[in-house]
Amino acid sequence: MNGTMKVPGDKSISHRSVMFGALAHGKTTVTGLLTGDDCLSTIECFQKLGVEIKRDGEYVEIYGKGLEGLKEPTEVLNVGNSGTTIRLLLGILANLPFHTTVIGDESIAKRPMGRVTLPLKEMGAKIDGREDGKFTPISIRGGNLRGINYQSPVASAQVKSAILLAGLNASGITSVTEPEDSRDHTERMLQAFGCNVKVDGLTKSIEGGQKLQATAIDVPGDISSAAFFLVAGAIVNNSSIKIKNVGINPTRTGILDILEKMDANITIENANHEASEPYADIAVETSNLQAVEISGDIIPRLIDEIPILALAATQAEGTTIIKDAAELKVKETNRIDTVVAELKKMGANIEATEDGMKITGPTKLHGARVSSHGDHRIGMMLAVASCIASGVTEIENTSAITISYPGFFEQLQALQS
Ligand SMILES: O=C(O)C1=C[C@@H](OP(=O)(O)O)[C@@H](O)[C@H](O)C1
Ligand SMILES: C=C(OP(=O)(O)O)C(=O)O
Repeated sequence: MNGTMKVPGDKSISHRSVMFGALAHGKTTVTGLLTGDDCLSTIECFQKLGVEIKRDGEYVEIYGKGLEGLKEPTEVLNVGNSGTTIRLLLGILANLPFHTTVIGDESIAKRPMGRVTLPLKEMGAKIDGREDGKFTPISIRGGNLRGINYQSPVASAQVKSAILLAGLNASGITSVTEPEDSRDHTERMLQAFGCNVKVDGLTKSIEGGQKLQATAIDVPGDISSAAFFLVAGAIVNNSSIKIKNVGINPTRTGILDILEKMDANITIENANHEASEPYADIAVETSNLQAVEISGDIIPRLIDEIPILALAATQAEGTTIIKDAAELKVKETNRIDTVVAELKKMGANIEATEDGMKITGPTKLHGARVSSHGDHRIGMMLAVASCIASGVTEIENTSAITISYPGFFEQLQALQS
């Protein structure tokens, strides 16, 4: 695989640019927005809340009228497949004194929402839903919140962000403490919109009553999307790939640290650390990978990259252990089960453990009929696996890939021609 490429905009930053633009006063512009289905769901939800949003491809204009500019929707809001949309949206709606019902797809219906609805109820939001508001459909009537100091049982940027966003209009100070640091895009972008977020180790706090001012956001490439090509470049013979303009926020670069530990030939060039969200070009060449242990506080820094790292581990010398990653069970699918089941079909030596997996390599993979299970990251991991497998691989339900990566197959093919 050879060539120079760009990956689509960062999903986490794209969601937040639309949401914060909707909460701000004035016209926010966004360049490089990810046009994946999840971010389109975010745009649609905020349009249904009365915000004027104009999109031309990856360029978006959002005409915000402040938090108070959001209107009670006449329809149910549908977040589709997007966990980030529903959890951050609930944090925002917790401030608004009107009724909203939020639903999503079959996968969202299985994902835990109690992790945000419980603290939001504690702040004073009225929330009901299936199993007492722990699962969708969820209805919420917000307003008159009071700040809390919340000790989150999980390292989750979605939980942290939902509470900080609810804190925007709560009385006093709202703080969240996590067991490990999660991605900090909310903290960074709230600063870019003129709000003050205090960072004190694992505790982040915000004072209520702050207003967001519209700004211009330039979204860097998504390192979680680049990850598929970084691993492809490392495991496919005679490869040399350069990916331009990839976000390298330190709360997201666990994949680079692990690939370096695995002896991957990776180089980082033209880094710009001055931007609110730092970015760089990343180059990779075919590598002789070594097994590693992936555990502890690096997990939140690479949680979405574990499926593709599991594939890398099948080609590494020795036994790779992934642990402390139980959060994988509550993503779009149970990603421990789906990764293990599908890679086994292709001949991998891989076992599920209670909070991760154990993979011994290197193994020659063979083509098989496999499935994404409707999970974009599983679909893309299997497509990369097919590039090193002997024979034909058939992947069911690849349409899920447009959740985070429209144009994925075209780019994969372009590197092979
Ligand atoms: O805040 C975000 O943008 C995200 C946070 C992570 O989820 P958790 O907060 O559940 O860890 C990540 O897995 C997801 O893809 C995006
Ligand atoms: C877990 C993911 O996203 P979300 O939680 O937003 O559905 C992901 O993109 O891998």
